[in-house]
Amino acid sequence: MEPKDQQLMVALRIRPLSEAELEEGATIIAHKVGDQAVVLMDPSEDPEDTLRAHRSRERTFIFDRVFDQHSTQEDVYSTTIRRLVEGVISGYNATVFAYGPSGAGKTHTMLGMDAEPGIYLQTLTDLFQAIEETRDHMDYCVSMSYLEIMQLLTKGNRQRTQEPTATNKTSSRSHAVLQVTVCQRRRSPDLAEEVHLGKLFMVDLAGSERASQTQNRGKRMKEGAHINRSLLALGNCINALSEKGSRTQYVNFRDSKLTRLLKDALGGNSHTVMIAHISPASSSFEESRTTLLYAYRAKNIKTRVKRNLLNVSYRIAQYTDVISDLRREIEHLKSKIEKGERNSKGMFIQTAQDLLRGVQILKVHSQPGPFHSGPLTTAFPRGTHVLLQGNKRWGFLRLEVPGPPALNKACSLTPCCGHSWEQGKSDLHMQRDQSELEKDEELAGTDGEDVPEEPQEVAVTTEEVNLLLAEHQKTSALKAGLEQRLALARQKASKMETLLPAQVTSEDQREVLRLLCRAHELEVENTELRADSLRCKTLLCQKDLVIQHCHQHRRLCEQLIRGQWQLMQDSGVQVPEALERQYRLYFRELGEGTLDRLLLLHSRMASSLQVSLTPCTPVCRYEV
Ligand SMILES: Nc1ncnc2c1ncn2[C@@H]1O[C@H](COP(=O)(O)OP(=O)(O)OP(=O)(O)O)[C@@H](O)[C@H]1O
Repeated sequence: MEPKDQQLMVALRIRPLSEAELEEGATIIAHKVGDQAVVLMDPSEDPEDTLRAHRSRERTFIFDRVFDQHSTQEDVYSTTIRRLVEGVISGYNATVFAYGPSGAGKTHTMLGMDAEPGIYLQTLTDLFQAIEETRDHMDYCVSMSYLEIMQLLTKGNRQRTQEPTATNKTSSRSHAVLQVTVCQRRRSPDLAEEVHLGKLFMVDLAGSERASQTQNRGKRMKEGAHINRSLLALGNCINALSEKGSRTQYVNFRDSKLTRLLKDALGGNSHTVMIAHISPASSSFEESRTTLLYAYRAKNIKTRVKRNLLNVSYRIAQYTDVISDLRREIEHLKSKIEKGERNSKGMFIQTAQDLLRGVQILKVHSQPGPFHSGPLTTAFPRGTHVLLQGNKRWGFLRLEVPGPPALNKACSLTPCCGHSWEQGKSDLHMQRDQSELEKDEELAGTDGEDVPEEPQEVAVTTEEVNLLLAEHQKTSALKAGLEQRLALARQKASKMETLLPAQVTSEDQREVLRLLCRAHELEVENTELRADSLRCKTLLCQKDLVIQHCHQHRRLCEQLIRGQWQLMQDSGVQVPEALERQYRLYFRELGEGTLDRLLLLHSRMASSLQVSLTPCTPVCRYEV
């Protein structure tokens, strides 16, 4: 949107004659003529003195609007500021400043009184009303600040500094600035929506005064000098700006805090209204004349008004916020999942998988074969529950070894994990042939199977399995939620991809976007690397568990083989030569400990690999 040249609006307000002025016999020398003109008469002129008539200092000034003692606060507000309020909420800057000598009525116009509120209150009332009226389809954010400028820019005081001077009992010893910022956003899910940022400055300048007239001494006099200095700087700026061709001319806004603050209002992007104030009294002729001259010059000042539109850059800032929020959430969820995996999922899945694998291995190894053809019951009593010690959570395997009549039958290993203890027991009963059971009982001389009490470990493991199942469910729900969010984010991203090229117009914006994209690409790469490393770590853990399991199984087989060998030796069984050779070879290898060494080597390598695979936090973060 192209900026438009705007003429500064200059209004003049003439206050009523004060009691003090009446008392000292002052006469009215400022007369309003029509809506726009004022005639200032020179009180030192003698109307009878025709010789000096050509040197008359009486002068007529034309302004955009002139108010006199009959004008109300409402008149002043409605003809100067009201029209700017709409602009402020839709993204235009506006400034109103009250200018004039001390006691001319600036604070009365800006602040007013309870019964007659001034511009501050009337503007804010209209502003909030306008906001209220468009609230259905717009979102607003309004902020306000109030500050005082003395010789230094100081913090806004609750109570503006006021001290009596000879010209005004409640003279303002500082410039007071009320700044209102309105951020307007159309309420719509459209990505291309616009955000408007309008600023309104309302400035009540301190009065200009002459030291001789005010009889100020000490601190008051110093204040007066500072005030006058900043007003002088303001006057210089007004002069420079009002000169023809001033656009190319240097305007020194840096001379005072006041001019720095009013820079936009005078030479930049703002609808500006200056309300000059004078007293109508003959005793204030000089101040009134100077004020009118400055105000008249200010009429030539032009500003270039442009709507403050924040679209792409604002959007980018918003997306950056959203991205950082999402990042934080992803980190949080990741750590939750990691914790969950450690506590539940990983354990549960590994427990289940390893158990199943373990059971398969054990089943394969416990098939009928030459090693089972002996009286095994002496070595392994029936119903032995083998707890796989490598990891308690692997659960129990029940060694179901038939009694002596079934010597040439297979011994079987039955997994009990995943069932309740009772369920495991009944499964066992069902698996066994009824007649065999009877024979077993007969031969063992017992009344029935000696059902063991549920061991502590079984109860704990069952409890843990239940917990793991619950955790697994939770993790699945979390995963589903994340997947949903990912799908939504993908949709948003593709929308953005189509909209951004049209919105990004400048090279700077393109560069910011390029950097943002690069940062995210790197982040994705980083996440992938971390995921890979986690996968490898999990694989290593699984391998370790399998090895541990095999280790357990090897120990079991070792015991079996030793038991069988011992049995054969004790009972004088003739061992075939080939088998005896195998036995010897086996015992020799056992003695040399080759397998143990290999296992040790593997576990060392695995643990050093795990250290190097441990995912660390990203080395660098890319903030744009
Ligand atoms: N339009 C007006 N109608 C009635 N009284 C007014 C009007 N303007 C000013 N006055 C009165 O004149 C006195 C001085 O006004 P005010 O304090 O507003 O002047 P000022 O320009 O702000 O002075 P300073 O620069 O010293 O602060 C106050 O008592 C105020 O009530």
